[in-house]
Amino acid sequence: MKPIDTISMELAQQRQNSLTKPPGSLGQLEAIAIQLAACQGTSCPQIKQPWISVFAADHGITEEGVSAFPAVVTQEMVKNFSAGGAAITVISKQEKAYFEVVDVGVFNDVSPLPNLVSERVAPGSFNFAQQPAMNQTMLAQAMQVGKNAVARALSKGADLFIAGEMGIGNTSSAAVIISQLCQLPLANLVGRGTGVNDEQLLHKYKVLKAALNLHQADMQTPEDVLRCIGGLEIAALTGAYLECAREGLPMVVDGVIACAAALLAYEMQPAVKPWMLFGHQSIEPAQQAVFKHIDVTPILDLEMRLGEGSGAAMALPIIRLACALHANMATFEEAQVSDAH
Ligand SMILES: O=C(O)c1ccc[n+]([C@@H]2O[C@H](COP(=O)([O-])O)[C@@H](O)[C@H]2O)c1
Ligand SMILES: Cc1cc2nc[nH]c2cc1C
Repeated sequence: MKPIDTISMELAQQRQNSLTKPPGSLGQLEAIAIQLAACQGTSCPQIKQPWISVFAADHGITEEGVSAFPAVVTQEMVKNFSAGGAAITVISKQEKAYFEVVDVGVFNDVSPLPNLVSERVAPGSFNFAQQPAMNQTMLAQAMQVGKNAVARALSKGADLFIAGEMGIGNTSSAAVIISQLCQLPLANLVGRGTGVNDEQLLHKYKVLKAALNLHQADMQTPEDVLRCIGGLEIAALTGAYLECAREGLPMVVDGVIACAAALLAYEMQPAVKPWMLFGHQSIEPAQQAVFKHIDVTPILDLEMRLGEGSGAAMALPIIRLACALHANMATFEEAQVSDAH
């Protein structure tokens, strides 16, 4: 992992303290500017070109009836991303971010389509209620798909990376991964995902609890957890996050599924943390366990639960404003404002 620049970080902290405001009064906006200064190796960071890759894959666990929506929605939404009709594509146009959707393994191949990168590892992951979600080869290939996206982002000059995901059933994987890695009871972490009712939620919990028990003995390392519980897009996100930190590209993490991948990357390489911003707090309960475990604060809380990278992308204007304030506010000296006693 690339080390952050602690000198730029210190200079940015000093600059924040010299600006015409009581120190700390811009709250988390100050922390965002200081963190990006440390990542970019400059006392005045800037986001000129954000990049968004949405990783899509299907999940064998959908056979168990754990989602409110049918699995076919994953591939239908891939077409919608390609056509520009999804929430994340609207945000990315508005924010002038590069956008691509990456097929890591939806059930049916929908390529070729505009803005679609086809890097299919398998037609979906296996049903982890019955067997490991992936074998070693699938795991390695799916993580490489994420790394490839970071390479494309860097080749286009991107300075901020957002990974989104699309996969009906993936809140099931996220809840189990987070339960296992945080060593917290699954019962408090299973959420409604796309919107299951009370009865379906209880069924989802029972299926996932049995699956957790099935794989428990085989999950010794974070790699084991990822292979056993999946899915392909979560592996791609994990690979992308590790690669961002290796290359020194700051990233904004999205909702509960992205946070499961961020947690996996953190457990594999804790030095990824200073490269990560957390865009928003989702409704899904498991995400807060990740924030607590890694000890981070999300930027926004808009009660979103969409995924696609949408909550991370919504934080872009705030991140850009944090940089603009940092760069353009006057200092006490410049504005001849009296400093604290
Ligand atoms: O990002 C989140 O926190 C989030 C919360 C709930 C649902 N989602 C999205 O909804 C899908 C998974 O929901 P489910 O119910 O099918 O497991 C998947 O495509 C995610 O992008 C995403
Ligand atoms: C329509 C729809 C859009 C989504 N985007 C991310 N997850 C989703 C799930 C559904 C059901």
